[in-house]
Amino acid sequence: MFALFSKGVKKRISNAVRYSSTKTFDRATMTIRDGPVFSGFSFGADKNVSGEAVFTTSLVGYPESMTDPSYKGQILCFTQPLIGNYGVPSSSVKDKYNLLKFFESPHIQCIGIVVSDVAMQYSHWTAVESLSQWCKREGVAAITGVDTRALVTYLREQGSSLGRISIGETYDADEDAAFDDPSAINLVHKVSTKAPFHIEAPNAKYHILVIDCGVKENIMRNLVSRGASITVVPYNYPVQKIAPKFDGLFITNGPGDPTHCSVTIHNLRQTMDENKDLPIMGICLGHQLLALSSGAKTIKLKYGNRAHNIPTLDLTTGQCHITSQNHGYAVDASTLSSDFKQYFINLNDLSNEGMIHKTRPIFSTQFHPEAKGGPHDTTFLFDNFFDSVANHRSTNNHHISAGDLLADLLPNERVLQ
Ligand SMILES: NC(=O)CC[C@H](N)C(=O)O
Repeated sequence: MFALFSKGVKKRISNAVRYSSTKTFDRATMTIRDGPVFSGFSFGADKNVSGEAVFTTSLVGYPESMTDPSYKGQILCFTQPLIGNYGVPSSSVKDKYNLLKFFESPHIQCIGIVVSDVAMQYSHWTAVESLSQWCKREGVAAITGVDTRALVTYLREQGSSLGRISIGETYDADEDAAFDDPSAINLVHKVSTKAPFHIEAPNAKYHILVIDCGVKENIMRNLVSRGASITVVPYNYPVQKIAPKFDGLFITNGPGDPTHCSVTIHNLRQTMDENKDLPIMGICLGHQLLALSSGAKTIKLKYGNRAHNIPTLDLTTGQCHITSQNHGYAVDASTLSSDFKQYFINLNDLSNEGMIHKTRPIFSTQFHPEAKGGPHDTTFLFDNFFDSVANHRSTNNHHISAGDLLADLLPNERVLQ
């Protein structure tokens, strides 16, 4: 083990202390297993945490990133040097669809954050508290004063690593053994809804079944705002039994290694086998699960893609789109089933970014067309999905209206009034 003390730490921390009139910071360390120890100061919960250390190069959107359930179990390092200057909005504000207006889920999902310089003074019309207050209230560890350039250089060179944030004066080497590996467990089980729920769209024309592996609010908003009521079911719900009653099937983003979701993969395989005309769209983990259920394989990337500005090539049009991403795994394009072709590729590392069925209305993307945060270049993909949904609706005789749903499917109804 060796310690890295950034020359800039003292100066940055004294700035932060000046902003904060009443508080001083406790010392803290960010340790990479079998790697460096970064020294800094705690501005979050007084709690030691460990998990996979990942980084995002996004410039804005820390509330959205931190509430994205795909970050469950991870320590998130921001490369943007100043974080927190626009504060944190309220988690109770809802939009007209009764979805959270500012967050992607009600709570912080990552277990810790690492920043170069935290802003204790914030200003924004939506802000109700500081980043520090939010982390403390939610029990999330946070460390500032870290040389995030050195940390990210290490993660890029060594690849994905386990990390630990320890609060206190000194780093205890005995804690070396205590590194939790989130990829060892089924994280989707932790974030997926426990019971089905329903959101009724105003003047709904369609009814979409959503498999929730850790759904972001803006995915649901993109479906409901296009005139679809949605019934959202747990990741292990036997969707093959009810899929024919819907106009389309959607599989969401989610945390961890996709191969842990063997039950979802099995259910999807059966659903695809039995419903040849059903439109299906998947995003991120949803893409990986769809690929696995059709016979492809996934791989773990060296350090993943987490950013809001990743260039992605649409192989069907030759157009480049700037995309929002957050993933550590990818579909191995060489293993795609012969029924599918690559849809998009990543122009930075050439990894697979999507697949499309050659004859059926099925496609999925590794990137996030719903963004939040990120650019809206690829929201047209939701429109494409809805073109297939409209087409299927006009020929599907089994369609069930939202009002006719069996009561026992919906113990947790979350209906828009
Ligand atoms: N955002 C996501 O859905 C992430 C998918 C998966 N957990 C990965 O890291 O690759």
